[in-house]
Amino acid sequence: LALAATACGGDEETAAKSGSGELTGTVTWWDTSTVGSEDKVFKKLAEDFEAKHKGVDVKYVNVPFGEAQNKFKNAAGSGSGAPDVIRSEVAWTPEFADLGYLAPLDGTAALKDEKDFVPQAAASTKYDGKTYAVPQVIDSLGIFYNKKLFKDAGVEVPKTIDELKTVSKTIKDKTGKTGMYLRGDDAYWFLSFLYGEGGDLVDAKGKTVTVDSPAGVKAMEVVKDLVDSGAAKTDATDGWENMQAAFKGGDVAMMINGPWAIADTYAGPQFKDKANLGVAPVPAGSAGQGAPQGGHNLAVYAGSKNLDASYAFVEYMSSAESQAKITTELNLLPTRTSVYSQPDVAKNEIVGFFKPVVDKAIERPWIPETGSLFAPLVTEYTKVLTGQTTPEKGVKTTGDSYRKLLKGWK
Ligand SMILES: C[C@H]1O[C@H](O[C@H]2[C@H](O)[C@@H](O)[C@@H](O[C@H]3[C@H](O)[C@@H](O)[C@@H](O[C@H]4[C@H](O)[C@@H](O)[C@@H](O)O[C@@H]4CO)O[C@@H]3CO)O[C@@H]2CO)[C@H](O)[C@H](O)[C@@H]1N[C@H]1C[C@@H](CO)[C@H](O)[C@@H](O)[C@@H]1O
Repeated sequence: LALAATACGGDEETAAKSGSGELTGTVTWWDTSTVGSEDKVFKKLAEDFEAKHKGVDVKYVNVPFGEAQNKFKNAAGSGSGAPDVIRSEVAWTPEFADLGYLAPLDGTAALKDEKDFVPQAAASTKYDGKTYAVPQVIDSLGIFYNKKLFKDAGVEVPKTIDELKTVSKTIKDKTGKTGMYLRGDDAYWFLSFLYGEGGDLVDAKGKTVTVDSPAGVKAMEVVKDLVDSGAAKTDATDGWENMQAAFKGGDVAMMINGPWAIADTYAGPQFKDKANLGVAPVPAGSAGQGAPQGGHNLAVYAGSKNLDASYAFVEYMSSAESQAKITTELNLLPTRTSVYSQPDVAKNEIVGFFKPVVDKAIERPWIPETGSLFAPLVTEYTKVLTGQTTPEKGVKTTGDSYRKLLKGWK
């Protein structure tokens, strides 16, 4: 039958399911994972799917995280060139869904054991009462620290901003190294400081922009002071590369980062002995302690010509079996509750650290505009850190941009 389906000349894209129920055709998948560390594991999983479904050919395409959102919107919007499946960052998902670019998955083979998904992870896949993706990984931020440098300096991991400054000063005096690398070209790194001062970007319930509240000003003063005081170093561009190089090379004793950075960090000279890497909660500010929730979902393009194979693909890639492999090989966090009790996962030290962090991570409103809040913020964040604007002006300008974006919000 499978032969018949293809032999009758049905173009591969349309011969999604032959009579015997065998899946066939091509599934193009845009993966945004980090090349050189994460991508090979995800690619291998896609190949395992092909081995289970001989009639399906998965076309793996790695699209850089910084380009994929617009690339997908352009392709889906123009109706040509969009992939069948996209790795959709948590904030992209409500936006793509709102634009009509994603296939609703309710009642399809894509959704299996839905109750097994961690609630915070599942939340970003729901929009307007429908499910538009399956959660693949969930993450947050923590302090990564170099245990040897800390030992040489005789210091403990800082729990507060004040301790961060004291510890960094001691590290500098004792080892000559800068305490922390603080990423200055990605506003996601500003969020834990904003939460630490009791602030947030917006109050979605009250439809109020809050980034330019006194807490927002204070948080910008805190990050500016970390750099001006020499406790942290930063760059206006190439933050990922510079942060990883500085930490992996032992030029800084700490950085703030997430589970997606573990694989690349372990490849660094300072962490050949993985035991030299410590991970701890981000430091508390004057009003509390909090880290943001991030992560990625797998979504099916509404215009896919091979929906059946695409549904089966996203189900497989987010299955408990696949998630356990991703955790074991990359230390990424599962989005299925059942996977956390699997023996290998239960003893994974990185998961042991990040799971409690994720459980209390601050959720962002999963509205279409959520992803658009970072571009205006990062411009001002970088300018504050590099002394080109003041904390007050930085958050004010950001707030004004938000009020233009969020029609009718205060
Ligand atoms: C500016 C962007 O703001 C937001 O993004 C937030 C995001 O919402 C936050 O959650 C957070 O994401 C975490 C993420 O959760 C965390 O997992 C990790 O991801 C790892 C992967 O783990 C790793 O596998 C690998 O992939 O690499 C990933 C990245 O390392 O780290 C991420 C943080 O980096 O922070 C993002 C902000 O960066 C918007 O959503 C847009 O992305 C927007 N970019 C567009 C803006 C357009 C102009 O308007 C411009 O024209 C366009 O070209 C740009 O695309």
